[in-house]
Amino acid sequence: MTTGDTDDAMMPDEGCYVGPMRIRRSADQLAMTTDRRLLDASQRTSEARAQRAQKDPWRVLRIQSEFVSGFDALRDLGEAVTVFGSARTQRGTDTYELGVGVGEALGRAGFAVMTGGGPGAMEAANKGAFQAGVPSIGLGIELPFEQRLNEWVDIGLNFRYFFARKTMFVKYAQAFVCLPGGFGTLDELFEALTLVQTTKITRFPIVLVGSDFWSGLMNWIREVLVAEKMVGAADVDLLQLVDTPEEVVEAIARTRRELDEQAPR
Ligand SMILES: CC(C)=CCNc1ncnc2c1ncn2[C@@H]1O[C@H](COP(=O)(O)O)[C@@H](O)[C@H]1O
Repeated sequence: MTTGDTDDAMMPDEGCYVGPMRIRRSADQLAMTTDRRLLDASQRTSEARAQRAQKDPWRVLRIQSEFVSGFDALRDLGEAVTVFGSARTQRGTDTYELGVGVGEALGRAGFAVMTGGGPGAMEAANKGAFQAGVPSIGLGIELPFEQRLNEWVDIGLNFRYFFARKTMFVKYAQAFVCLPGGFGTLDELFEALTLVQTTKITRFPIVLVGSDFWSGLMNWIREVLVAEKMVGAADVDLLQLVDTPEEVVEAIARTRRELDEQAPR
């Protein structure tokens, strides 16, 4: 986005994606994402209600097309692991290097690596996958500020709708790994947990990396959620807490062995 003075106006600007389209130098476009148009429409005036009634049904076609292009792009992907984590993790930090190590270890174990395609921990995991020579996938999302797929993504898809993108993370992965992160990472983590808890997905290890970061949450789950009977004691075992890239791979292998043993013959 430009600041409007002459020099800046002459400079190329990264802009943002609106679905597959790249928009540069247009502040109005940047302020409104497609997701927001769908979810945040005002119902207050009759005019707004009429507009919504007219436009929402047609949005379905666009939503449908996102599923079609996602399924099409990822259909031949082999075994893959989705790695979530903060968009704000800085390069050169221990957490960033941990993310690179996780991507690389997963790659060496034969998994493609799928992330949100953004900066920070997502970039780190994509870099590790790239270094291991396995497919490094980034599923980007249209956001109201500058963003682009990180440079370590080999196969990139950009989504308008969060929910279509989330389906791809689950459908094409055999496990979830969470590096330290904020609301976005927690949302993705708890969505995966809910899907496993409700048996919408069955064979699915979920691994948290970094005990310093995650143990507070684990304690709260045990001391509050289990104690108050909001979740069962066994639900806590859906999560595995580890500290190193090697342990991530071991945790995934262990869960898969256990699930194989439990599977009906
Ligand atoms: C500089 C900046 C904030 C860029 C944001 N650019 C992003 N690009 C792609 N996915 C994202 C982005 N921000 C959040 N996410 C999604 O939310 C998670 C991270 O959110 P958070 O930083 O933990 O809460 C990621 O796993 C990703 O799937």
